[in-house]
Amino acid sequence: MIKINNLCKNYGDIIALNSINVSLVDEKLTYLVGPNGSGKTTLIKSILGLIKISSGEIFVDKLRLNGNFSYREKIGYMPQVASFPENLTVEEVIELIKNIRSSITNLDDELINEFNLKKEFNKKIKALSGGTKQKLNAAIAFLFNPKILILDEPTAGLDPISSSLLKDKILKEKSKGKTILLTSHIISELEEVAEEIIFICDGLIFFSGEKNNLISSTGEKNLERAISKLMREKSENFSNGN
Ligand SMILES: Nc1ncnc2c1ncn2[C@@H]1O[C@H](COP(=O)(O)OP(=O)(O)OP(=O)(O)O)[C@@H](O)[C@H]1O
Repeated sequence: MIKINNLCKNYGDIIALNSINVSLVDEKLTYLVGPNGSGKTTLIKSILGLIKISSGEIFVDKLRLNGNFSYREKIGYMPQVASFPENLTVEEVIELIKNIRSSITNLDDELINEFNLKKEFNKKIKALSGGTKQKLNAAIAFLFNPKILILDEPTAGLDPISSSLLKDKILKEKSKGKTILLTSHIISELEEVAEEIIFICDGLIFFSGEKNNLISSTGEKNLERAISKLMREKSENFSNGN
Protein backbone atom coordinates (compact mmCIF):
# COMPACT_ATOMS: atom_id res chain seq x y z
CA MET A 1 0.00 0.00 0.00
CA ILE A 2 2.82 2.43 0.88
CA LYS A 3 6.14 1.75 -0.82
CA ILE A 4 9.22 3.92 -0.66
CA ASN A 5 12.15 3.64 -3.06
CA ASN A 6 15.52 5.35 -2.57
CA LEU A 7 14.02 8.25 -0.68
CA CYS A 8 16.45 11.07 0.13
CA LYS A 9 15.68 14.29 1.93
CA ASN A 10 18.28 16.94 2.67
CA TYR A 11 17.76 20.14 4.59
CA GLY A 12 20.72 22.11 3.28
CA ASP A 13 23.77 20.15 4.48
CA ILE A 14 21.73 17.91 6.79
CA ILE A 15 20.89 14.49 5.34
CA ALA A 16 17.61 13.69 7.11
CA LEU A 17 16.80 10.61 4.98
CA ASN A 18 19.54 8.72 3.19
CA SER A 19 18.28 6.50 0.34
CA ILE A 20 15.51 4.81 2.25
CA ASN A 21 13.81 1.70 0.86
CA VAL A 22 10.87 0.42 2.87
CA SER A 23 7.26 -0.74 2.55
CA LEU A 24 4.41 -0.68 5.01
CA VAL A 25 2.66 -4.01 5.33
CA ASP A 26 -1.06 -3.66 4.50
CA GLU A 27 -3.50 -3.99 7.38
CA LYS A 28 -0.72 -4.14 9.97
CA LEU A 29 0.43 -1.75 12.63
CA THR A 30 3.98 -0.58 11.99
CA TYR A 31 5.93 1.10 14.72
CA LEU A 32 8.49 3.61 13.41
CA VAL A 33 11.14 4.01 16.04
CA GLY A 34 14.51 5.74 16.33
CA PRO A 35 16.43 8.30 18.38
CA ASN A 36 15.66 12.03 18.34
CA GLY A 37 16.51 13.58 15.01
CA SER A 38 16.73 10.21 13.22
CA GLY A 39 14.27 11.16 10.46
CA LYS A 40 10.91 9.76 11.62
CA THR A 41 8.88 12.95 11.20
CA THR A 42 10.66 13.71 7.92
CA LEU A 43 9.66 10.27 6.62
CA ILE A 44 6.04 10.79 7.69
CA LYS A 45 5.92 14.28 6.16
CA SER A 46 7.38 12.89 2.93
CA ILE A 47 4.59 10.28 2.71
CA LEU A 48 2.03 13.00 3.32
CA GLY A 49 3.56 15.32 0.73
CA LEU A 50 4.07 18.01 3.37
CA ILE A 51 7.71 18.47 2.38
CA LYS A 52 9.46 18.33 -0.95
CA ILE A 53 11.64 15.24 -1.12
CA SER A 54 15.16 15.56 -2.59
CA SER A 55 14.95 12.35 -4.64
CA GLY A 56 13.31 8.94 -4.74
CA GLU A 57 9.78 7.63 -5.16
CA ILE A 58 6.80 7.13 -2.88
CA PHE A 59 3.80 5.01 -3.88
CA VAL A 60 0.45 5.00 -2.06
CA ASP A 61 -1.88 2.28 -3.37
CA LYS A 62 0.41 1.93 -6.43
CA LEU A 63 -0.04 5.63 -7.23
CA ARG A 64 3.28 7.44 -7.48
CA LEU A 65 3.18 10.71 -5.57
CA ASN A 66 3.74 13.50 -8.04
CA GLY A 67 2.08 16.61 -6.68
CA ASN A 68 -1.51 15.36 -6.92
CA PHE A 69 -2.66 15.18 -3.31
CA SER A 70 -6.03 13.44 -3.70
CA TYR A 71 -4.53 10.32 -2.07
CA ARG A 72 -4.47 12.18 1.22
CA GLU A 73 -8.20 11.51 1.58
CA LYS A 74 -7.23 7.92 2.40
CA ILE A 75 -4.96 9.01 5.25
CA GLY A 76 -5.78 10.16 8.76
CA TYR A 77 -2.82 12.08 10.14
CA MET A 78 -2.15 12.98 13.72
CA PRO A 79 0.85 15.34 13.80
CA GLN A 80 3.19 15.53 16.80
CA VAL A 81 1.96 19.04 17.49
CA ALA A 82 -1.37 20.10 16.04
CA SER A 83 -1.78 23.67 14.87
CA PHE A 84 -5.43 24.65 14.75
CA PRO A 85 -6.61 28.26 14.30
CA GLU A 86 -6.32 29.62 17.85
CA ASN A 87 -9.39 31.83 17.74
CA LEU A 88 -11.84 29.17 16.60
CA THR A 89 -13.79 27.03 19.03
CA VAL A 90 -13.39 23.26 19.11
CA GLU A 91 -16.75 22.86 17.39
CA GLU A 92 -15.83 25.39 14.68
CA VAL A 93 -12.56 23.57 13.97
CA ILE A 94 -14.37 20.23 13.60
CA GLU A 95 -17.03 21.79 11.34
CA LEU A 96 -14.36 23.55 9.25
CA ILE A 97 -12.51 20.29 8.63
CA LYS A 98 -15.78 18.43 7.92
CA ASN A 99 -16.63 21.08 5.31
CA ILE A 100 -13.22 20.75 3.66
CA ARG A 101 -13.65 16.96 3.47
CA SER A 102 -17.36 17.06 2.70
CA SER A 103 -17.07 14.18 0.22
CA ILE A 104 -16.52 11.80 3.13
CA THR A 105 -19.82 11.00 4.80
CA ASN A 106 -19.25 7.89 6.91
CA LEU A 107 -17.79 9.81 9.83
CA ASP A 108 -16.37 8.11 12.91
CA ASP A 109 -17.00 10.32 15.95
CA GLU A 110 -16.22 7.62 18.47
CA LEU A 111 -13.19 9.42 19.90
CA ILE A 112 -15.10 12.71 20.18
CA ASN A 113 -17.51 10.85 22.45
CA GLU A 114 -14.93 8.72 24.26
CA PHE A 115 -12.84 11.78 25.08
CA ASN A 116 -15.98 13.70 26.07
CA LEU A 117 -14.90 16.49 23.74
CA LYS A 118 -18.44 17.84 23.37
CA LYS A 119 -18.10 19.53 26.74
CA GLU A 120 -15.16 21.52 25.28
CA PHE A 121 -17.01 22.46 22.07
CA ASN A 122 -17.49 26.13 23.01
CA LYS A 123 -13.91 26.70 24.13
CA LYS A 124 -11.46 28.44 21.83
CA ILE A 125 -8.40 26.44 20.82
CA LYS A 126 -6.12 28.91 22.62
CA ALA A 127 -7.97 28.15 25.87
CA LEU A 128 -7.49 24.36 25.68
CA SER A 129 -5.06 22.42 27.83
CA GLY A 130 -2.24 20.63 25.96
CA GLY A 131 -3.85 17.23 26.58
CA THR A 132 -7.26 18.36 25.32
CA LYS A 133 -5.66 19.76 22.18
CA GLN A 134 -4.01 16.36 21.70
CA LYS A 135 -7.40 14.62 22.13
CA LEU A 136 -8.89 16.88 19.46
CA ASN A 137 -5.89 16.13 17.25
CA ALA A 138 -6.54 12.37 17.66
CA ALA A 139 -10.31 12.66 17.19
CA ILE A 140 -9.80 14.50 13.88
CA ALA A 141 -7.28 11.92 12.61
CA PHE A 142 -9.87 9.15 13.05
CA LEU A 143 -12.96 11.20 12.10
CA PHE A 144 -12.97 10.48 8.37
CA ASN A 145 -12.63 6.72 8.67
CA PRO A 146 -9.36 6.63 6.73
CA LYS A 147 -7.94 3.32 5.55
CA ILE A 148 -4.43 4.49 6.51
CA LEU A 149 -3.61 6.12 9.85
CA ILE A 150 -0.34 7.93 10.48
CA LEU A 151 0.10 8.84 14.12
CA ASP A 152 3.15 10.83 15.24
CA GLU A 153 3.59 10.40 19.03
CA PRO A 154 -0.16 9.87 19.51
CA THR A 155 -0.16 9.35 23.28
CA ALA A 156 2.22 12.21 24.15
CA GLY A 157 0.61 14.51 26.70
CA LEU A 158 -2.41 12.28 27.32
CA ASP A 159 -3.34 11.14 30.83
CA PRO A 160 -3.34 7.35 31.43
CA ILE A 161 -7.10 6.94 30.90
CA SER A 162 -7.11 8.90 27.64
CA SER A 163 -3.99 7.10 26.49
CA SER A 164 -5.69 3.73 27.09
CA LEU A 165 -8.81 4.91 25.24
CA LEU A 166 -6.66 5.90 22.29
CA LYS A 167 -4.74 2.60 22.32
CA ASP A 168 -8.05 0.70 22.35
CA LYS A 169 -9.22 2.75 19.39
CA ILE A 170 -5.98 2.05 17.51
CA LEU A 171 -6.43 -1.69 18.13
CA LYS A 172 -10.07 -1.53 17.06
CA GLU A 173 -9.20 0.17 13.77
CA LYS A 174 -6.39 -2.30 13.17
CA SER A 175 -8.80 -5.19 13.61
CA LYS A 176 -10.97 -3.61 10.89
CA GLY A 177 -8.04 -3.94 8.47
CA LYS A 178 -6.62 -0.44 8.60
CA THR A 179 -2.93 0.14 7.88
CA ILE A 180 -1.34 2.09 10.70
CA LEU A 181 2.06 3.77 11.05
CA LEU A 182 2.93 5.24 14.40
CA THR A 183 5.88 6.69 16.24
CA SER A 184 6.51 6.98 19.95
CA HIS A 185 9.46 7.21 22.28
CA ILE A 186 7.59 5.37 25.02
CA ILE A 187 8.24 1.92 23.62
CA SER A 188 6.76 -0.10 26.49
CA GLU A 189 3.47 1.77 26.12
CA LEU A 190 2.91 0.74 22.52
CA GLU A 191 4.76 -2.57 22.44
CA GLU A 192 1.53 -4.55 22.78
CA VAL A 193 -0.03 -2.99 19.67
CA ALA A 194 2.99 -3.10 17.34
CA GLU A 195 3.35 -5.88 14.75
CA GLU A 196 5.99 -4.55 12.35
CA ILE A 197 8.97 -2.41 13.30
CA ILE A 198 10.97 0.08 11.27
CA PHE A 199 14.10 1.17 13.11
CA ILE A 200 15.68 4.32 11.73
CA CYS A 201 18.86 6.02 12.86
CA ASP A 202 20.63 8.99 11.29
CA GLY A 203 18.40 8.83 8.21
CA LEU A 204 19.15 5.15 7.53
CA ILE A 205 16.91 2.15 8.09
CA PHE A 206 18.61 -0.56 10.14
CA PHE A 207 15.67 -2.91 10.62
CA SER A 208 12.34 -3.38 8.94
CA GLY A 209 10.26 -6.45 9.70
CA GLU A 210 8.24 -8.32 12.28
CA LYS A 211 8.51 -7.26 15.91
CA ASN A 212 9.24 -10.81 17.07
CA ASN A 213 12.09 -11.18 14.58
CA LEU A 214 13.69 -8.00 15.91
CA ILE A 215 13.38 -9.16 19.51
CA SER A 216 14.84 -12.59 18.78
CA SER A 217 17.65 -11.21 16.58
CA THR A 218 18.86 -9.05 19.47
CA GLY A 219 18.52 -11.85 22.04
CA GLU A 220 16.51 -9.53 24.28
CA LYS A 221 13.28 -10.35 26.06
CA ASN A 222 11.07 -7.49 24.88
CA LEU A 223 10.85 -4.71 22.31
CA GLU A 224 11.96 -1.95 24.64
CA ARG A 225 15.20 -3.80 25.47
CA ALA A 226 15.74 -4.81 21.83
CA ILE A 227 15.41 -1.20 20.62
CA SER A 228 17.60 0.12 23.45
CA LYS A 229 20.28 -2.37 22.44
CA LEU A 230 20.09 -1.31 18.78
CA MET A 231 20.23 2.37 19.72
CA ARG A 232 23.27 1.80 21.95
CA GLU A 233 25.04 -0.15 19.20
CA LYS A 234 24.33 2.54 16.62
CA SER A 235 25.46 5.39 18.84
CA GLU A 236 28.68 3.49 19.69
CA ASN A 237 29.28 2.88 15.96
CA PHE A 238 28.75 6.55 15.17
CA SER A 239 31.05 7.69 17.98
CA ASN A 240 33.70 5.25 16.68
CA GLY A 241 33.28 6.75 13.22
CA ASN A 242 31.88 3.55 11.63
N1 LIG B 1 12.71 22.13 8.64
C1 LIG B 1 13.93 21.65 8.90
N2 LIG B 1 15.03 22.36 8.58
C2 LIG B 1 16.27 21.89 8.82
N3 LIG B 1 16.52 20.69 9.38
C3 LIG B 1 15.47 19.94 9.72
C4 LIG B 1 14.12 20.38 9.51
N4 LIG B 1 13.28 19.40 9.95
C5 LIG B 1 14.08 18.42 10.42
N5 LIG B 1 15.37 18.73 10.28
C6 LIG B 1 16.54 17.90 10.64
O1 LIG B 1 16.35 16.62 10.04
C7 LIG B 1 16.78 15.58 10.92
C8 LIG B 1 15.61 14.63 11.14
O2 LIG B 1 14.60 15.31 11.87
P1 LIG B 1 13.18 14.66 12.20
O3 LIG B 1 12.32 15.73 12.78
O4 LIG B 1 12.69 13.94 11.01
O5 LIG B 1 13.59 13.60 13.33
P2 LIG B 1 12.69 12.71 14.30
O6 LIG B 1 13.23 11.33 14.22
O7 LIG B 1 11.26 12.90 13.98
O8 LIG B 1 13.04 13.35 15.71
P3 LIG B 1 12.24 13.40 17.11
O9 LIG B 1 12.22 11.99 17.65
O10 LIG B 1 13.12 14.30 17.95
O11 LIG B 1 10.88 13.98 16.87
C9 LIG B 1 17.28 16.28 12.18
O12 LIG B 1 18.69 16.44 12.05
C10 LIG B 1 16.61 17.63 12.14
O13 LIG B 1 17.35 18.61 12.81
